[in-house]
Amino acid sequence: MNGLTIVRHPLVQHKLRLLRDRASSIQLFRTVMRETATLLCYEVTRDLPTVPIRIQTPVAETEAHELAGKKLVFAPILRAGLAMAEGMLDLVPSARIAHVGLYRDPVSLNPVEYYFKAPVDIAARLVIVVDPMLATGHSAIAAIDRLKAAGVADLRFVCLLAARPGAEALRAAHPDVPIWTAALDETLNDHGYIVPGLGDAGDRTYGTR
Ligand SMILES: O=P(O)(O)OC[C@H]1O[C@H](OP(=O)(O)OP(=O)(O)O)[C@H](O)[C@@H]1O
Ligand SMILES: O=c1cc[nH]c(=O)[nH]1
Ligand SMILES: [Mg+2]
Repeated sequence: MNGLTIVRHPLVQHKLRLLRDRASSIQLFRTVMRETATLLCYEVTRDLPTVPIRIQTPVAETEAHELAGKKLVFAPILRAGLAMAEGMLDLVPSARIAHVGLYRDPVSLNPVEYYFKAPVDIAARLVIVVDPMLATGHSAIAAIDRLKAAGVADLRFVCLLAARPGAEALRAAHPDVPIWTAALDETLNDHGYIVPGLGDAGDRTYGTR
């Protein structure tokens, strides 16, 4: 799919196998979710611009490279996106965080916003929206609508698992926002869950069901 990158790295696929497995404990699920997010962060930041800088090593002066521009923003969609954001912060500890509080109404499958808090200068930054699950795509579309309304123009979306209908909906609604995922599953069930999926990511992370 145009604008969608599937991260096929063997470590990512091995960790996704653990996340999909219903036998994995909450503790394992949480740990592996975080680790997988770190690996996905590596991929989603692969083409960030750098600038040359002269530095002094203990031995000689040399040219090195550092990230250009303002610090990144990670925008986790609550709740399940939080565990992923922690894993991404392991790799980019100076990133800013925009919390996007949304839950999906279980009957209508429409997103309901309950919280939004972002850096004041977010409009000038690259924002990477983070949520493990892209199912119908409604939550991701609403989160990105909200961030664009706050002035953000440079956005990426990263998830663990995307369903084809949700990925297509997100690409149609926001064609300027590229997607990174560890896998693309074909379908959703009657309750809007990804099949085969991994179940409810928030409940499996926080032990709420
Ligand atoms: O693509 P969609 O059909 O909108 O579904 C995906 C959304 O559903 C889940 O969140 P949920 O509403 O379960 O909230 P939670 O993270 O608090 O459990 C998931 O983390 C996404 O945000
Ligand atoms: O399969 C799904 C769909 C939405 N939210 C989840 O946590 N899992
Ligand atoms: Mg949930």
